Amino acid sequence: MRDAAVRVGDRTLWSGVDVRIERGEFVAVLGPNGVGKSTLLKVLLGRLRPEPGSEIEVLGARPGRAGDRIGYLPQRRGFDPSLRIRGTDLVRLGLDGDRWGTPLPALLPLPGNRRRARAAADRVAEVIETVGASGYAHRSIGACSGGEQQRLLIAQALVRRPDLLLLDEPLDSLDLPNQSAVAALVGRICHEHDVAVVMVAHDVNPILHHLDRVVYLAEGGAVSGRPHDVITGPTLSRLYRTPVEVLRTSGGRLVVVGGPEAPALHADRHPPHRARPRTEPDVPEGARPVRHFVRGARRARG
Ligand SMILES: Nc1ncnc2c1ncn2[C@@H]1O[C@H](COP(=O)(O)OP(=O)(O)OP(=O)(O)O)[C@@H](O)[C@H]1O
Repeated sequence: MRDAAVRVGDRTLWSGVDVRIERGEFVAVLGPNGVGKSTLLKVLLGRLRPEPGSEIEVLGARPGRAGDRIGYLPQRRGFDPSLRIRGTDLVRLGLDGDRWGTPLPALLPLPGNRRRARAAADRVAEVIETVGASGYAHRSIGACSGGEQQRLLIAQALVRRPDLLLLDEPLDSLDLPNQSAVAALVGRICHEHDVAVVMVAHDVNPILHHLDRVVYLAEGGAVSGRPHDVITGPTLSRLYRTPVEVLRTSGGRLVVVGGPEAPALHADRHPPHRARPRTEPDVPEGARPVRHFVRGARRARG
């Protein structure tokens, strides 16, 4: 993306986004609620047109042209516990879920059909193994835990061997051990399988050690680079035009203190604001995830 900008309605969400993501790189998109992180993924998918003058190329073509070469995990609300679809079926939908029904010729016991069906089943089993979900993929998805569901959804996004994986808050609503485990899984997929990953996140800490680059979005602007160059008080203060302090705990976690309000009331997908966890920095390390923009330095001092 070069000098990319996007508007929704009469509001410029972000502009001046410059970022180049190489094969096998893990990039996080960060920023306060409603700043346009999910929108950035939609622009990469070609579902939303950027502002004129934005230069955006995805896997060597205009956004929207890469098809199966992109795996996308949208932000989600969870599955109904009574949903009677198995984990394996959910992953299989990633292969052929866009083709409704079973074409008649595929039902005929022809050697080509049997070969294709076996290859599909093998690929589904392989990707389930990759995400470490073999132990529970036969269960109904509604009966799986949040972390198990997330692994199966990542498997679904991976099943067509994409070159680029777009993940919208895959760690949200997971407990800390599951956040770390899913973050490590995504890091491994990215670096070992050479897949570029763009992950929208609220808390950089679970993914910090796996990241190559971050993109911080602000109303009207953006900054990108290596995490330790970007997540600094001076850089974020400049971006948000308000004093921002970055504290580092003895365990290496980052706490961003201060920062802007969410650009606008943004209740299209999220529950009311107080339902979203906001952790105070004085909570013991490991007790709850630390979110960006903990408001007020006084709270940081406990
Ligand atoms: N189709 C649309 N029409 C009008 N406004 C929209 C549309 N889609 C998104 N928006 C608005 O654009 C803003 C950015 O939304 P987006 O979902 O990208 O934010 P986000 O940074 O991912 O937020 P969060 O962290 O809360 O998930 C929000 O204010 C949202 O309400």
